[in-house]
Amino acid sequence: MKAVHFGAGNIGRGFVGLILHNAGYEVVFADVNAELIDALAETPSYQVHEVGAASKSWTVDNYRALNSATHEADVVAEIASADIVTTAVGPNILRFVAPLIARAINERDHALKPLAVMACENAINATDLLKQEIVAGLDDAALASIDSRAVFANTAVDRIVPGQAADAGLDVTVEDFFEWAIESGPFGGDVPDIAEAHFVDDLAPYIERKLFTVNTGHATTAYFGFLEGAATLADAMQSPEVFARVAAVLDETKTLLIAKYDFDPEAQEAYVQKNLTRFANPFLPDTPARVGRQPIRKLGRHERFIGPAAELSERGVVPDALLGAIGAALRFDLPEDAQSVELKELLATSSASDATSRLTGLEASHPLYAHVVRVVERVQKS
Ligand SMILES: NC(=O)C1=CN([C@@H]2O[C@H](COP(=O)(O)OP(=O)(O)OC[C@H]3O[C@@H](n4cnc5c(N)ncnc54)[C@H](O)[C@@H]3O)[C@@H](O)[C@H]2O)C=CC1
Ligand SMILES: O=P(O)(O)OC[C@H]1O[C@](O)(CO)[C@@H](O)[C@@H]1O
Repeated sequence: MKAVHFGAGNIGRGFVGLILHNAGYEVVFADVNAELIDALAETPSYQVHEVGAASKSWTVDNYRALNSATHEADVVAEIASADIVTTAVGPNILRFVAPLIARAINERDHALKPLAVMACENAINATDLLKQEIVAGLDDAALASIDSRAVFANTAVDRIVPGQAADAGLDVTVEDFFEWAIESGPFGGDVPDIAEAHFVDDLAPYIERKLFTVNTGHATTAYFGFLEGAATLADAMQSPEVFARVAAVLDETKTLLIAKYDFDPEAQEAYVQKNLTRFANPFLPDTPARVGRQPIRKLGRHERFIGPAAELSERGVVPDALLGAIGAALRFDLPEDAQSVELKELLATSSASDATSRLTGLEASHPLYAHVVRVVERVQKS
């Protein structure tokens, strides 16, 4: 069995690559980072160190590595004969990897089982997004027979993998928790053989529970931690003020998730508590800069803050804690983060209502809109 995985970074090596390796796949990593790909190509194995209450190390081998910027044709040929193609490159990068997958589907031998295409990004229905871009690159024959050539399944990936120490080489330190939920419907009963993945009929509750708990809570910790000058997420969680902010935000998203998906309140509360512990993991050297990266993306309409806040306000609830976190996100001022710089410029040069519309995509008539405008105004005056 063979899987091609785009993005040999933190989640690529420390999660998707590991799980596919453990499931018996030969993994072909494809990445545009020449130094990383050369190192992988020259090194027969790397280690994944799980840290937390239960620490353990894994050896990943049986992989190859290709530079997808300089060896496009080779990557296309690998995908054309693979069982699975996955990505962990960031939602904004999917459009750059899609043309290679499209070319591979065009070339794919009809006798092969359909290629399983799964984007593993922090975004709702990222595979649908990837599929749209792939379809644009298909020839007429592939378009006409797409169902026999490829299966597109959305997934929810959950594992905290921080930036790695400069001397770590290819080894990756990760938290000891993980969950990979994949929608089963598109496979029509013939799901890929990935023992540690969890195939579900309806992914929406899983992905929203994950995004609006793990990612909302983690980003809230990052933005308030950043304002307090915390060096790590674990340090931020030691601050009673930051902890209270994060707990309040997760209380709001818990209310929404229970109302929307009829989750058992006790189970959801246990999930919240589990995540508060994960954010405070003292063994993970994770930083507000990494977890808060790309604040404009994170303030998007269906993302971790505006997504749940909009739905709560549509249900008549004013999401005060989420609005507080949105205010903290707007204050994320990090010169090395291009979106942070862009955000600062936008706030300095636009009216509060223009900035709200451009950042959040909310209509002025939406019940959340005026609340966000007030938050933006406060940040602009501060
Ligand atoms: N790190 C984490 O804890 C988690 C990350 N994710 C998601 O996984 C995705 C990747 O995140 P990380 O691994 O943390 O980032 P990362 O920056 O460590 O890895 C991304 C990799 O993609 C590569 N890349 C960029 N453009 C590319 C292209 N055009 N073709 C091929 N490769 C390309 C980069 O060179 C890099 O090696 C993101 O969508 C993130 O939201 C999801 C859950 C947890
Ligand atoms: O990867 P994003 O979407 O920038 O979000 C930041 C972080 O969120 C987490 O998935 C969980 O909080 C991280 O580990 C991840 O990289």
